[in-house]
Amino acid sequence: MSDDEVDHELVALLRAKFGLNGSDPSAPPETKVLQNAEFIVDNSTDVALDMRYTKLAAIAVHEEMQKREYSPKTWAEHELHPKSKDESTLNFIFTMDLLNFSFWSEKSEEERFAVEYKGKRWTGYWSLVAALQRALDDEIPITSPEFWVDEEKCTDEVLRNVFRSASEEEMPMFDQRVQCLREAGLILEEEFDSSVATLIEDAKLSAAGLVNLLAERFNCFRDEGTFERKKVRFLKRAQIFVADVWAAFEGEGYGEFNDIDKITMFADYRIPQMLHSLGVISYSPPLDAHIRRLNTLESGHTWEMQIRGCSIWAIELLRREILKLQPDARINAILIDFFLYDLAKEKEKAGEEAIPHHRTRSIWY
Ligand SMILES: Nc1nc2c(c(CN[C@H]3C=C[C@H](O)[C@@H]3O)cn2[C@@H]2O[C@H](COP(=O)(O)O)[C@@H](O)[C@H]2O)c(=O)[nH]1
Repeated sequence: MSDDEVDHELVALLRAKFGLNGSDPSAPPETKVLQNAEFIVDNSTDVALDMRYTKLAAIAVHEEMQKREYSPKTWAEHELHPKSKDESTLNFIFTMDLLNFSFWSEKSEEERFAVEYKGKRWTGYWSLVAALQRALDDEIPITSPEFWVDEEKCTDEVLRNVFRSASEEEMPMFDQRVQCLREAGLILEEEFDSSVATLIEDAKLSAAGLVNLLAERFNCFRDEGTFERKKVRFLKRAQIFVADVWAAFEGEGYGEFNDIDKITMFADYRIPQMLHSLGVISYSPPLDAHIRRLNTLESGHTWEMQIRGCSIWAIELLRREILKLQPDARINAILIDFFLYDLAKEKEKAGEEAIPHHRTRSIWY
């Protein structure tokens, strides 16, 4: 055996022994989300992708995104999103994406959890953004990591008040949200000088690296499942955090990443519903019936894995089809996803018929 072979043998042994993940440390970071999504698509029995509708949807989505001049700038145009390109906005986004999950309610529009802010009644994702803005207006430092770990100042009562509802229903999964804040505050304090900016710096301009860092260090960002006995990663809130920072800072400052196109669609409960309306994905009769009956879907259930994985891959196919239409289109999975979310909310507001979204209760999305 030559010296070189001995070295390889030795390195392989050392890696196996010390559990090194076998990846070459100099290789660029990968999240494996897209690769796992393709594996799910190839083994899905209850969710199918339709290429004809995907091609048609690509034309419609591309046209509408061009008409609206959809770009990272669109992010800050939303009434409630912070506009300043500074550390306070970075902290706002981190806080928001720590808690950006599971707003759906069994109650009616009138009775569901809602936040009153600036004379309007906000529900869903926007109820979270409104609650954070309202707290900041009330001089409560809700977006500061030191505050989350301060037992005296940041009591459960203070947090209940921050997320108080304008209806009878309190914020879904309130206790889990408090736990996310406390845990993240501790980890930021222990490892990142209580600074989100330090976390960003540690990722060294890599979006995928930042996603992996969040999944590695924070339990509440480690959004993974098992499908056909294989670990599959979705990392929805870790990815949407990176995407929100990239969009809010328009790819500069804290939002500068050299591999932002490695970020995939965010596997939530809204986009699959929109993809179904576009005919891009379809459900088997039992799954279709389950969803239309508004039955809950256990977190980790194979149907849930299939919906999430097929949706991620569907956006990738849409992206490829749009680039075939316009090779120089400044488009990525993030912007397609953001657009489809906003479109889904517009259609919901307009009362347009759509299959119900699936009902999984979890902190992952
Ligand atoms: N895939 C994807 N999921 C998204 C968003 C957003 C909002 N992003 C803003 C930032 C840029 C965009 O332009 C949006 O203005 C929230 N969600 C997820 O949806 C669910 C909330 O639904 P509902 O209860 O109906 O509000 C919940 O899981 C939440 O985490 C998105 O963009 N993509």
